[in-house]
Amino acid sequence: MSRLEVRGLTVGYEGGPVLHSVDVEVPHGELLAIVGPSGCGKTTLLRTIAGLLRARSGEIRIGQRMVTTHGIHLAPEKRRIGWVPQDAALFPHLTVAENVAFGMLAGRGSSRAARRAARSDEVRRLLDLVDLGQLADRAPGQLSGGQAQRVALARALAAGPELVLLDEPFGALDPMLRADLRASVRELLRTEGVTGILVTHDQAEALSIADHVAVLRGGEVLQLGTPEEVYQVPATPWVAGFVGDAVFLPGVLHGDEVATSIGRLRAVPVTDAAGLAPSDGDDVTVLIRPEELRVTPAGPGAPAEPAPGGAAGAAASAALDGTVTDVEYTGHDAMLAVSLADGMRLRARVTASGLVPRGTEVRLAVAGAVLAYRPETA
Ligand SMILES: Nc1ncnc2c1ncn2[C@@H]1O[C@H](COP(=O)(O)OP(=O)(O)OP(=O)(O)O)[C@@H](O)[C@H]1O
Repeated sequence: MSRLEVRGLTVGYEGGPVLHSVDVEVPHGELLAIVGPSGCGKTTLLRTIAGLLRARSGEIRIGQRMVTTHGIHLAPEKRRIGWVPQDAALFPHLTVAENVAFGMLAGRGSSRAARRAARSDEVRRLLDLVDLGQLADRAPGQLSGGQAQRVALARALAAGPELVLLDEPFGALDPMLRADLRASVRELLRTEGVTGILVTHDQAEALSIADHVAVLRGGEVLQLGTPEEVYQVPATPWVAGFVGDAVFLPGVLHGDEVATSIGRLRAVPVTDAAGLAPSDGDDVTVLIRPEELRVTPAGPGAPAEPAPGGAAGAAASAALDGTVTDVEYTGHDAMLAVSLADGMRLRARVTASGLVPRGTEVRLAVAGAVLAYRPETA
C-alpha cells in the first residue's frame, strides 16, 4: 500500500524557509491536488517529496518506507516515484516506445538498453493504456502536446512507482485536450492503483478530478479536504475566494442568524484553525457563493417572500432589490452583477434559462444558510 504521509515538513532555500511545517496525507490509490498562488511552495513540496531537495525538518513516508526524516534522505532514484513535468521532457533521440522503456529501467539504463526493452510486453501494455499503441515508433518531435504528455505519463508509470507526481502536466494544452487528458490520467492512476499528487493552477480542475485538495498559501497548508469540503466549507474567506467565486459581506451574529445590510440571513459559524468560532454579538464576515443568490425579475409579479431559509422579512426583501449592471455569459450559465439601492454590488450566478439582460430590475434572495467567519480569519 503506498500511502503518502508528510509530517511537519520545513524546507527552504538560501533565503529562508519556503514550506513551514507542512502536513499532508494521501491515502493509497488516491489523487491529491495542490493549489495555491504563484510562489506559495507547490513545486518545492513536490521536489522535496521526490528527494530533489533536502528538508530542514519533518518526515516523509511512502507506504512502509520512511524516505525523509532526521538524518535520512533517500536518493530520488530509490524513492519509487514517477514524475510528469509540464513539458513532457522526452528524450528526442529515442522513439516513443524507447522513452517509455527508459522509464522502466528506472534511471539505470542506457539508450541501447532502452531500445531492447522497447519491444517488451510491458511497454506495449503501457502504450495501449495511454492510447498510443499506434505511435510506438514515432519520434517525440512528431507528437502533439497531448500525445507527448501521454508518453510522459506512461514513462512515469513504467518503473512501477508507488507515487506519481504531476507538476502542471496539462498547463500547456488547449482546453479540449486538457479535459480529455485529465480524465484519462485520473482513470489510469485508478486502474494502476497508483497514488498521485497533482500541482495545478486551475482550481476547477483540482476540484473536478482530485479525491482531496490541499490549499497552500505562503508555504502553509490552509486546508486539506475533499473538493466538496474545500468549496462548501472553506477554512477561511481567503480559501473561499481562491477556490471559487465568492461574495463577502460584513455582519453581526445573532444566534443562528446574521444581520447584514441585505437583511437577516440564516448562518452557520465556522471554527478557525485555532479552534475559535464567532459567538453571539460578534462581528463576522459572511460568505455567499454566487449560485446561492436566487434572481427573479422585480415588479408586481415578483415573489413577496425570499427563498425559504434565506433572508427573512419584508425589509430584507426590499434591501435585495437591484438592477443588473453586467452580464458575463459563459454558455451553460452566466454571472450577473447586480447593483443594490445602497450601491452595493453582488454577483449572482444563474443558469442559461435564468439569463436576463443588462438593466433588468431584479430581486435577489439567499438560498440556504451562509457561513460566518471571525473577521480576523484571513
Ligand atoms: N532554487 C531556488 N532558490 C531560491 N529560492 C527559490 C528557488 N526555487 C524556488 N524558490 C522560491 O521559493 C518560493 C516557492 O517557489 P515554488 O516554485 O515552490 O512555488 P510554486 O508555488 O510552485 O510557484 P508557481 O505556481 O509560480 O510555479 C518562491 O518564493 C521562489 O522564489
